[in-house]
Amino acid sequence: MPHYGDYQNAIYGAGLAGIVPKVPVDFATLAARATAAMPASVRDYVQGGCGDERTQDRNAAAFDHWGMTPRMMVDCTARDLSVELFGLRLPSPVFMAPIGVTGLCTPDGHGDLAAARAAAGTGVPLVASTLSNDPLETVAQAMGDTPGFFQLYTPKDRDLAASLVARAEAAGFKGIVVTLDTWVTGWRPRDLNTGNFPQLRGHVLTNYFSDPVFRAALARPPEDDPAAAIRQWMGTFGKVLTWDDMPWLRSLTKLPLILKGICHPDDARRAVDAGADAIYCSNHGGRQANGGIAAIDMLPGVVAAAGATPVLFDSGIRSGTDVVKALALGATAVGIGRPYSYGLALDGAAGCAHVLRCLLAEADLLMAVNGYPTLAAVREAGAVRM
Ligand SMILES: Cc1cc2nc3c(=O)[nH]c(=O)nc-3n(C[C@H](O)[C@H](O)[C@H](O)COP(=O)(O)O)c2cc1C
Ligand SMILES: O=C(O)C(=O)c1ccccc1
Repeated sequence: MPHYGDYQNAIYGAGLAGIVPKVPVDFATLAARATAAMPASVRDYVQGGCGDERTQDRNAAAFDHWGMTPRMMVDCTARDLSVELFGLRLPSPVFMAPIGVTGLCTPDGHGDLAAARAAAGTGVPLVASTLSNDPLETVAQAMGDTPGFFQLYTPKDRDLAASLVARAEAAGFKGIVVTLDTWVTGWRPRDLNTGNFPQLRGHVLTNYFSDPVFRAALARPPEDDPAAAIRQWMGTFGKVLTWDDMPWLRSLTKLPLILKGICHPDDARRAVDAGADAIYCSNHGGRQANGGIAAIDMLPGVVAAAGATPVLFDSGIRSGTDVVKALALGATAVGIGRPYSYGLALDGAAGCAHVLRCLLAEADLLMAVNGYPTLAAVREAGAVRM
């Protein structure tokens, strides 16, 4: 059985022929190279976060105070990183978190399709954002046999919400991720200092502009009057959701419903009681609220409260080691955010796939060295706060 760790051998093998990776294998070098290559407006939007970005920085730094203990004399020659989620057998516990400006991360403006192709090539699911440069139907198609999930920014117009979810279902997405933490945009100094908000310039609104319900409410089609279409988007983006909306959200789809942005154990319990199929513990990478606890430090409480309900996690994952730590702390699956957008920026679908393969290789080799042959063993071993 091939292992994700074999990617390391492939890199060393290529090195014998004088070929080195086009995209760096570590986050620090990757981020430096990618942010230098991106247009300033995209770089600031992707790299930036809320306020002075201390929560964002803490998300990544907090992994340092969680440590794992190796176990010896365990046969780890075969490792199994596969995981079952909603009846799907995924080859690894890693997925791509929704990133609304993925489209802009490649110079051709089709970064969403590039990410979808990376999903197809690696088997790593993509959670496709509502904010996309290509319609969700095309993105779904580009994912091939790899399952995808659709992230919903719930519009104020309930018919539009229903239409987006119905389209996602028809396109073959395997679950709906409802993001709870972004009905309004957090305070983002990098973008404010340059007066730049990509959506207001008409970027990544294709899922709205292509939607029959959205179009029916316009006097003229978006192609003829983009300014009016953008105004309509501003008007409908960001419904304030409360627990009272759960029956309505549930009624929109038979697909698994995943609530993204849950950090408090009481909210996790409430979500389970209200019929959520999974909890998605995340603080949006520190982009929405500053002054918060690092997301990884909130994960154990959420996992305990969720009981048997799966918990997805993102915010601050920068390496395969971080992936294993999140799994050790109880995550069922782990979302990669900014790192894959940097891979896209440097080498499109290939760069994105490379970033994912590096994360998986590092995770797999860590499991091999630490004596954890399965994800169950990882979870059993746990991680301690240092
Ligand atoms: C540029 C950018 C755009 C994002 N857009 C969305 C989005 O459209 N929907 C969503 O639910 N989360 C969005 N997120 C949040 C990510 O899904 C994820 O929670 C976050 O990136 C995790 O933090 P990390 O990238 O620092 O690991 C976005 C994040 C970034 C960096
Ligand atoms: O940039 C983001 O993180 C994001 O998800 C978003 C999307 C729309 C409006 C504001 C923020």
